Amino acid sequence: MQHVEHIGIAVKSLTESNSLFSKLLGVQPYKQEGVESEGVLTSFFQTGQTKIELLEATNPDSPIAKFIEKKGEGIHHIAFEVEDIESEMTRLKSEGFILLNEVPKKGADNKLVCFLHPKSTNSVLVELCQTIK
Ligand SMILES: C[C@@H](C(=O)O)C(=O)SCCNC(=O)CCNC(=O)[C@H](O)C(C)(C)COP(=O)(O)OP(=O)(O)OC[C@H]1O[C@@H](n2cnc3c(N)ncnc32)[C@H](O)[C@@H]1OP(=O)(O)O
Ligand SMILES: [Co+2]
Repeated sequence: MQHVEHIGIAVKSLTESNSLFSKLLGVQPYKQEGVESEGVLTSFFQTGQTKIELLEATNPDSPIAKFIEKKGEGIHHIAFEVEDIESEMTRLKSEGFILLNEVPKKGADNKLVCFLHPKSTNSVLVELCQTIK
């Protein structure tokens, strides 16, 4: 695992949260991107080596919609940059972590991603990200 690539924050309104985080961080988001497969619209802020990823659900079945319904807005996941996502997935599986997807999937911000089930990671949803070269 390399550095924390981003912290995912579930929000009800990207518009409202974009302006709140722009004030908080003193920077504007550098991109907004929809990820159909996850049912989310994302907004990214660069904060040093790490990013803040705001996520708004685009449909009621989205994991973000379910999360907000159950827990309200807030920190949703921590993403780590990895060099080689497939070998990391193999390593983590052998260590007993539960993979939520067996094959890396296309995420936002030019990444291949994989998620680990929170019940195997101290109730913290962990995402692995490999930059698509
Ligand atoms: C764009 C992309 C990117 O960066 O590239 C993204 O980040 S997309 C980000 C959105 N996509 C994802 O999150 C994909 C991975 N997430 C999932 O597959 C799902 O959200 C699960 C994590 C499996 C939870 O789904 P499920 O249907 O099981 O919901 P559930 O409410 O029944 O949750 C089952 C248990 O997990 C816990 N749980 C649910 N979401 C959690 C979270 N974010 N952090 C920590 N715990 C969480 C619940 O409290 C519950 O615990 P108890 O049983 O103790 O009550
Ligand atoms: Co993410």
